[in-house]
Amino acid sequence: MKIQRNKVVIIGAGQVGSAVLSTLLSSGSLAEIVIIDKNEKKAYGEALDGSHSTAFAYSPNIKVKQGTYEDCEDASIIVVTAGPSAKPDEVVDRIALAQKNIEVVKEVMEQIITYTMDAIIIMVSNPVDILTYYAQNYFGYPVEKIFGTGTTLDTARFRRILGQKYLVDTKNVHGYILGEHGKTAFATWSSSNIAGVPIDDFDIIYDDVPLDKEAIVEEVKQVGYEILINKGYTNIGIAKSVDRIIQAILINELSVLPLSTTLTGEYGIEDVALSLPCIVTKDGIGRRLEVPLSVDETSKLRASADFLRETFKKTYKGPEPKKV
Ligand SMILES: NC(=O)C1=CN([C@@H]2O[C@H](COP(=O)(O)OP(=O)(O)OC[C@H]3O[C@@H](n4cnc5c(N)ncnc54)[C@H](O)[C@@H]3O)[C@@H](O)[C@H]2O)C=CC1
Ligand SMILES: CC(=O)C(=O)O
Repeated sequence: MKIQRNKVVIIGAGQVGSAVLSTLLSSGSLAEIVIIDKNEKKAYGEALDGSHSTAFAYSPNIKVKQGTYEDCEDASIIVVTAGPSAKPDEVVDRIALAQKNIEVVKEVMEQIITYTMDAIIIMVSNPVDILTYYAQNYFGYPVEKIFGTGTTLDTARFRRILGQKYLVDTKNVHGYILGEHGKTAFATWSSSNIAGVPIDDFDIIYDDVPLDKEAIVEEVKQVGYEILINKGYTNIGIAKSVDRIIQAILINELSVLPLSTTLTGEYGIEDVALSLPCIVTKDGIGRRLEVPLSVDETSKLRASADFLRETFKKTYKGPEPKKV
């Protein structure tokens, strides 16, 4: 069946799936959104609730429904948000979800490949780099068509924190958090800038004390847990991140976003998925950009890669990858 360029299937109708649905409903560029969950009642309720937004101004008349995996057959994009999140009373690293969510992704990917090898799959579930690596390498799916949201959310948080510090629009703050969406993530301080002015020069302009860079990166890493402790889950920021990625795909925007994908020799790293700035095209991930990194940043990227590779090896006990 022919892909419908503007049909999105969301798998997982929990807090994240629900927020992604809500955000996409007001984005204006989709014709159909389908939501699937092993809890069918929940998916049905979310779809029904979401469908009522179409009555209001600025909400396009999108078809919204609870669906089945058969809906993947003509989907252009599939967003995977299935599987548990960390809970506030057991605030643990995302990595602790690996074993359980590898099982979830196995079930989800086996269903998806029954119906399509064409849709672009955006992995959101955590630990997103581990699950992206698994989905990209173990199911024979075209690798460029699967990627994880990676550090898109962390980068948004980083830019926001810096924008707040200097009282400038977040959109004028440029820089990335790269590597793992997790504890080993790092900032690309050496190339970060505000409106083209290197970050360190911005301190001089503001006649300010130099930035406590370590504290800022620590805040970026901890803020997800702070949200979790306070509201029980995180969903708004990630939903906006997914929406941003989907818009970039739909209009072949060639935007550069820090997405998680399996490296094939960039910076001498391979066989592990983590975030690098990637050009997003209508077909998925285009070029991975080997942006200049300082010696310290390169060693942090390698540490992130080693950690993720080891974690996957320790966690995954199934059969070998399916080669395409
Ligand atoms: N990558 C990122 O930056 C972020 C990732 N996340 C991750 O997103 C995932 C979802 O988080 P929440 O929505 O808060 O969790 P949630 O617990 O609210 O929802 C998970 C949903 O997945 C469904 N589900 C479980 N197994 C399934 C299966 N095999 N097939 C279909 N549906 C299944 C459940 O019924 C539930 O409705 C978590 O892994 C969380 O850590 C959350 C925020 C940011
Ligand atoms: C839950 C999660 O991964 C985040 O909000 O960063």
